[in-house]
Amino acid sequence: MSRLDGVFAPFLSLRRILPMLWQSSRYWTLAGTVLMALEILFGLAVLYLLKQLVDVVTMMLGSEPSPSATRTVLWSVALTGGCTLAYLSARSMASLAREAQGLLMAEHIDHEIHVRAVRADLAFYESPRYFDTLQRAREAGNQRPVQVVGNLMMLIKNCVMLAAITGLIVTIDWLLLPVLLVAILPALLVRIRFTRQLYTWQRRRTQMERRAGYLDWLMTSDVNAKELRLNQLGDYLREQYTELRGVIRRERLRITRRRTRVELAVASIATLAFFGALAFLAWQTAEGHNSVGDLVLFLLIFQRAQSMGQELVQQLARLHEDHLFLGLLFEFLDIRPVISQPEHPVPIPEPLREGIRLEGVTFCYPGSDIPVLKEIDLAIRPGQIVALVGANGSGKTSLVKLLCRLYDPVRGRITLDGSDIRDYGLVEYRRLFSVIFQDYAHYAASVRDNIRFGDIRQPAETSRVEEAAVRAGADAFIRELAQGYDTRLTRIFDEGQEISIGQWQKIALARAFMHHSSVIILDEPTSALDPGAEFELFENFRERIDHRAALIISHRLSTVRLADVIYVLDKGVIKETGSHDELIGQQGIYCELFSRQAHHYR
Ligand SMILES: Nc1ncnc2c1ncn2[C@@H]1O[C@H](COP(=O)(O)OP(=O)(O)OP(=O)(O)O)[C@@H](O)[C@H]1O
Repeated sequence: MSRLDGVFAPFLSLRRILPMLWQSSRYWTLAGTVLMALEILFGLAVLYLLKQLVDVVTMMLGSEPSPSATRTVLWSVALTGGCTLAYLSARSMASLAREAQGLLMAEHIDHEIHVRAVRADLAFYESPRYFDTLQRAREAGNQRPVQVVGNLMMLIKNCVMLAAITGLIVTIDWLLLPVLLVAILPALLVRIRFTRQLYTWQRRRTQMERRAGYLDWLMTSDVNAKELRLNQLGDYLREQYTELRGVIRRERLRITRRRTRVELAVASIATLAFFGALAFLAWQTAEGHNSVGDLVLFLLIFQRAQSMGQELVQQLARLHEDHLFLGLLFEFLDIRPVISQPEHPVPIPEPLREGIRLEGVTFCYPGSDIPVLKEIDLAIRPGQIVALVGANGSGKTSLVKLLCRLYDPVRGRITLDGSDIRDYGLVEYRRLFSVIFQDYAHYAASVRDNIRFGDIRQPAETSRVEEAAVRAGADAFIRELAQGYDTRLTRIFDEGQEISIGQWQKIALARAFMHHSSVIILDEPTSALDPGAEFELFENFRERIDHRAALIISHRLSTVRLADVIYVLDKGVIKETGSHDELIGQQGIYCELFSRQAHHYR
C-alpha cells in the first residue's frame, strides 16, 4: 500500500460506518452534525470579531476619544463575548451529542456482533483461527466506529481553522508555506507508518494475548479453584503468565521506542524549520522589508498553525488506526455460516414416517483431512431407541453433531423421510431434536429457566417445566431447594446456589425432556447419576419419552441393553449392529465389552 493510500484508506471505512451510524442514532447524528457546524461557525466568527476589535482599538489609538467610538468598542466586545458563549454552548452540546451517539452506536455494534456470534457455525468456536477473529473484533471495540465519525468531524473543523490561519501566514510571506508543510507532513507520515506497525504486531499477537487471558482466567475463576490449589498450580501458571506478558510488553515497548526516536527527529526538523523561518523574517524586518507587526503576527500564528497541524496529524493517524481496527470488526461481521439455509426449504414431514438415515457418511473436522467418521450407515426410525457405543474418540459425539446439522458430512448424506436434511429449513430441522451433550450448559439462572431453555417458546410459568423435571427424576430435589423452582443456580451472581454434579445432570435431562421433540438424543446422560436414579430413569424409559425416537450414547452397557438397535463404533467405523441379544450372539467387540463390565459387577 502506498503512503497516499494509507492517508486516504480511513475514508473507506466511512462507507460502512456512516450507514451504521444513521441506523443506530438518526436524531443524535443530525443534532451532532448541526452542532458541529455551529461550533465551526462561531469559532471562526470569534477569531474574526477579535481581529475587528483589535483593528477598532488600533484605529482609536490615533484619534481623539469619543462616546460613539467607546460605544463601538463596547458593542464589539459584547458581540465577541456573545459569540464566544454561543461557541462554548455549541461545543458542549456537540460533545453531548457525540457521547449519546457513541453509546447508541456501541449498542448497535454489540447487537451486530451478538447476532453473528449466535448464528456462526459451531466450527467457528472449535477453530482457533476463527476464534481469533472474534477476539480481534472484540478488541477493535464497539467505540471505534463512533470514534471514526467523531475524529472526522474534528478533522473537518481543524482543516477549516488551519486553512484560515494558513491564509494569514501567506499574507506575511508565501515562502512560509513550504516551511509550514515541512513542519507538518513528515510527522503525519511517521505516525501513519507506526500505526500500521502496531496494528500488524497486534494482529500477530492475538493468540498470545488470548493465551494470557486464558491463564488469567485459570488463576482467577472458580471453575478450577479446587484443582489449582490441590495441585499447587498457582506459581506455575503465574510464571507462564508473567513470561507471556513480558514478551508482549517488550515487543510493544520496542515499537514505541523506535517511534519516539523517529518522532523526535521529525520534531527537530520542524523546530529547525520554524527557527530558520524566524531568522529569515527577523533579517527581513531588520533590513526594513517587513514590519515589526508581521514578525509579531508570525510568532503568534505560526506556532498555532503548527500545533493545529500536529492535532490534524494525530486525528489522521487516529482515523487510520480506527480504520485498521474496524477492518477486524468487519472481518468478523462478514463471516457467513457455511451451514446454510436452503432458498426454498422443504416442509418438515409431520409425523415422521421413515425417520432419519445416514447413508455412507464420512466426516472430517474443518482444517483436517483425517476422517473421524467413515462410510457410516445408520437409521433411527420413529419410536425406535438406538444406542451408540464405542471407545473414547471413536466418533460418537461427532455423529450427533452431524445429525443435528451442526456440521455437514464431507461425503454421503443424511436424510429425513427420504429427503436430504440440507433441503429442510435449519431451524425447523434442528427443532426435531432435543439433545444433552456431555458438556451440557450450567446456566446462571433459576432452576425453572434452566429447564425452560429446552423449549424457550414456552411461557415463563408453563407447567411443562415441572412435568419435565418429574420425568428426569429431578422434581423431588428441586422442591427441597430454598426457593424450589425459583432458586437461582451457580454462585456467579448474588443469591445463587450451587448444586451437585448429579443434580445438574438431572436438570440437563429435564431440559431435554422439556421440548416435545421427535428425536431425543442423550450423550452420556447418566454419567453422574447414582445407580438408583439411573435405574429409575431407564426402567420405563419408553413411557418417559412418550414412545418418541431416541439415540442414547453410553459407556454403561447395562443402560444400552434396552435399545432396539445398538451400533458399535470403532475408530469412526461401524463394526457391529443389532439388538443386545444379537450382538451377544455375535461374540464380537460388544460381547467382549459387556462380559468385562458384567464381570466387574459380579
Ligand atoms: N472440534 C474438533 N475438531 C477436531 N477434531 C475433533 C473435534 N472434536 C473431536 N475431534 C476428534 O474427533 C474424534 C472423535 O471425537 P468424538 O468426540 O466424536 O468421540 P467420542 O466417541 O464421542 O468420544 P468420547 O467417548 O470420549 O466422548 C477424536 O479423535 C477427536 O480428537
